[in-house]
Amino acid sequence: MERSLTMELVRVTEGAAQASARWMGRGKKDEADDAATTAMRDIFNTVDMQGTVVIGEGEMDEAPMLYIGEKLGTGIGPEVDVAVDPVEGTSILAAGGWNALAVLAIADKGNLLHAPDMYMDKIAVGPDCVGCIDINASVIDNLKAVAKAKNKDIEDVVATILNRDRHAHIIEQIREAGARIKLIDNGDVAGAINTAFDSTGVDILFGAGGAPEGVLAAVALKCLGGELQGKLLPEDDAQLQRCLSMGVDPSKVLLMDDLVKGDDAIFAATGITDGELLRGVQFKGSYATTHSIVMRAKSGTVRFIEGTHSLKKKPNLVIG
Ligand SMILES: O=P(O)(O)OC[C@H]1O[C@](O)(COP(=O)(O)O)[C@@H](O)[C@@H]1O
Repeated sequence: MERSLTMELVRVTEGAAQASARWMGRGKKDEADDAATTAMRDIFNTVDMQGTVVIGEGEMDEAPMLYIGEKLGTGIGPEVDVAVDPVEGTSILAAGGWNALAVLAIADKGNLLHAPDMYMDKIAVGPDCVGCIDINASVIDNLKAVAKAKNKDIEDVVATILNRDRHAHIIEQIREAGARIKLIDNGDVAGAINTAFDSTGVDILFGAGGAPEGVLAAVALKCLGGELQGKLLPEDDAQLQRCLSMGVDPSKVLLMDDLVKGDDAIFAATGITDGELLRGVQFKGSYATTHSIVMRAKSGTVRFIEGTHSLKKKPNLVIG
């Protein structure tokens, strides 16, 4: 893939973020998601690539746009798998909370896991702790390993986890180990990415969230040199059959190369609402500001991009 694609892809997440940020705190998840999805798709279709959505808004009969299998791009350029989450954290955005993101990832065709819409158990860390975590090990052993890798006491380690009843036992074990916790209401893509940045104060992510979000986070961590391990968690026979038809044994630990093969992958995200890493969209009357991250696994380049967008010249914020 051409490196110039990275900048093109930031336009896509910037547009989705600006469109959906208008709905911040207005209690309307669907409207916010529609706005982001429409903008994302419109801008994607100006990018020179031959993309196929492998992680999107749903199957073709469930989603009018960005459905799995939809072709994206101008039809000229590299053949790529596309994973999108136009609003990662729809409830966050509807409530004006912390860490709603417009997110996408692309990789060479065939290289992204076509993760089914079910839960995935996850454990994620940044570059300092690569090779020391094990999703099959106990919570305390993983915390100890992170403490050792980061040369600090277990009491200094901060774990982040979605605040869900299904995680009560993990939360209990983290507390028993003496580590600190940052409970998040939603948004485990941001939670996973945050483990790779010291400034966020987060060392490790535990717990089950969406499998598609797991693949997006894995691409981000691949670019950042971090690690995510996942295990699909089918909840019924239909979901189990889905895993098997994809050739994934749910007891298998999905490692980085299972989630995203190779290193020709790009990840981009723009803050919709404020978060530890990215500021949200601000509207200033005649212009809007955006804050994005874009990274390329092949080169390991990580860019933070601040955008100022004229709302006079581009009132519909789409192309340009
Ligand atoms: O809310 P659940 O069912 O626990 O699912 C967790 C998943 O939902 C999210 O918190 C937000 O997802 P949405 O954007 O679909 O609302 C994800 O970050 C996470 O992976």
